[in-house]
Amino acid sequence: MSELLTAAQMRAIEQAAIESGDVTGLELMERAGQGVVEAIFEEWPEFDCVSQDAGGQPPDLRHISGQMKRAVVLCGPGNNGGDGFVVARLLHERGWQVEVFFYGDAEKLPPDARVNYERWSALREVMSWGDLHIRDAYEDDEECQILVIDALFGTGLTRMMPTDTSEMWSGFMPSAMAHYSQVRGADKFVAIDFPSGVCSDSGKDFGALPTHLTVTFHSAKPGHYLVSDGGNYGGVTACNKVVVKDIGLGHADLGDRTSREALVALTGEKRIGRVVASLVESPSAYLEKWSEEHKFSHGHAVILSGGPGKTGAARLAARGALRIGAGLVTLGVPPAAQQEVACQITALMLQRVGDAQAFEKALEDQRLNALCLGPGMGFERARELVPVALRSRRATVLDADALSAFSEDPETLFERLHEQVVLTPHGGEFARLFPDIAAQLHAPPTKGPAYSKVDATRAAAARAGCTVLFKGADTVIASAEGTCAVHAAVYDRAAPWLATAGSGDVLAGFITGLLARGFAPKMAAESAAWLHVECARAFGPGLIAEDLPEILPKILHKLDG
Ligand SMILES: NC(=O)C1=CN([C@@H]2O[C@H](COP(=O)(O)OP(=O)(O)OC[C@H]3O[C@@H](n4cnc5c(N)ncnc54)[C@H](O)[C@@H]3O)[C@@H](O)[C@H]2O)[C@@H](O)CC1
Ligand SMILES: Nc1ncnc2c1ncn2[C@@H]1O[C@H](COP(=O)(O)OP(=O)(O)O)[C@@H](O)[C@H]1O
Ligand SMILES: [K+]
Repeated sequence: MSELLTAAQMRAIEQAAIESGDVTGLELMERAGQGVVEAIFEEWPEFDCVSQDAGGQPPDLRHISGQMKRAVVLCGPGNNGGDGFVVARLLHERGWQVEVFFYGDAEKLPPDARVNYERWSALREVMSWGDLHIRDAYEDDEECQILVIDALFGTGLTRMMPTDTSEMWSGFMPSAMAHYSQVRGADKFVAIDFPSGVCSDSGKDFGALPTHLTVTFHSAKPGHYLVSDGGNYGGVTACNKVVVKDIGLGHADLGDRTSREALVALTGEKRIGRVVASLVESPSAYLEKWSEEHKFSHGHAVILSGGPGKTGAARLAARGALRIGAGLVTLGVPPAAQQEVACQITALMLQRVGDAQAFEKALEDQRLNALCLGPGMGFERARELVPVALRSRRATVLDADALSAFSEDPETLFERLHEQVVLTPHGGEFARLFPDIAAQLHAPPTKGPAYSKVDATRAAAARAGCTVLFKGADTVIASAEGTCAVHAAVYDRAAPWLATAGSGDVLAGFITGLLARGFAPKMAAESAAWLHVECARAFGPGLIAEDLPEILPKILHKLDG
């Protein structure tokens, strides 16, 4: 799993590496700059005059030949600006015509950034921010594409981007920004570490300058994978594409340790700060391990349905649980809906579960090892049956109505929850169960690092005492102990057509099926989220929820190798 490091953690790792004597800050900055230049040429090989196209022919240099290779580097007052000075120098050494505009006070630059400022000053002039309009000189040359490097602010952004109300920027910023957006269509924008104005820990929009390509170092940060819900741009929308470049900081040997332990070992307890989150990747390793260990016990899942006319959601979940490999799946239906469900199912089993008593009786069968309550269930039935499910201490998914039924008094739910439970709220359900946490999450940010969806999901999981999967294009999964993972259906894994009625029911079924197969709750939630998106991507646009379970075998076969 790749770790998503907060700004504080990244600084801690950098400091630890420098203190160990393995590397200097200046070397790290140089590697960061090299990484950016490499990423630019990988993204746009035509910018690299020494590269050849596949047929051995020189690339088309109409727009970028000779003296027309031009870059504008916008450098800020911290080490992000320092990286920018390195990029400027490296491009200059490759024959590019480079202009550097500096926002800040050279006397106050951090030491390594200052060295690179001086190095650039020895080559070319450092222009002040107010001179940014100098770019107008190129305006008559429409053939010219300019590469704009945003090195204003990176992980050190602590407040809203200066606006025209700010005394300091009032003279420069409006014209600079207007200009910036005018040329955007033609030019290529590259952000160093983050598009300036994106909060690295939360992805929140602090007045972001969106970009074409974002190049970050060592490890991605949560803000690269979270979707900001306020402002114009933030997180994923501003970054557009994220490339991670190794700068030789080494990777923590995770071994059997949690990533938190590994980070503590690397940097010391005090420096860790906020949570370590990881990025959910393919669950093939878990699935393989599982098939070795659980060959003979595939489990028996029970999905509770709603009444007549309300059974579709539970049937979708049940189909998902079955396809993901639960040995047996039973739909627990109220007697009045029995006929309706019986007409619709084949591989699934059916059991009458009319009330709490009937449910208790059914649960006397110890082979029933995973439960799912919520999809289409109705509030009244949820309020009656959820306590029974929780008393049984079975691995249980609570979704949809099983969450909203408790919005009046969430405490009555929380006091019954235990560590074998997974809650799967979407944004609305989350806000009903955790109104104060949701309010903190959605409050317009004033200073960085801002409260993030990672923070909110962890706080919810800690309060609930169980695993919480908070849905969205950026799904965050946290356990009660505080471990956390982000599963983002973004960039090359985008699947917007997954936002279709009933797809959440299938996800609940996938998680339940994996719980029946013996997966631990957080692992079940992570693997199910990954497979869910993979199914949507394999099907493509036009997807309806019914398609998700049906295409799953294809994905599982692929994982099998
Ligand atoms: N931590 C690491 O391991 C590495 C960091 N590097 C670079 O260093 C960057 C972080 O450097 P810094 O910590 O110096 O932070 P930044 O360079 O991102 O910004 C900090 C500076 O900006 C000012 N500032 C913050 N928000 C502002 C706002 N809204 N308006 C005006 N001024 C504002 C701060 O007062 C401070 O002077 C990274 O993003 C990355 O580009 C790289 O050199 C490679 C290694
Ligand atoms: N833009 C998006 N990209 C990818 N997945 C998304 C997006 N929006 C929502 N989803 C996913 O779609 C599912 C919708 O679930 P939910 O909101 O419960 O809907 P329903 O109740 O109709 O099933 C969730 O798994 C969520 O993570
Ligand atoms: K930047």
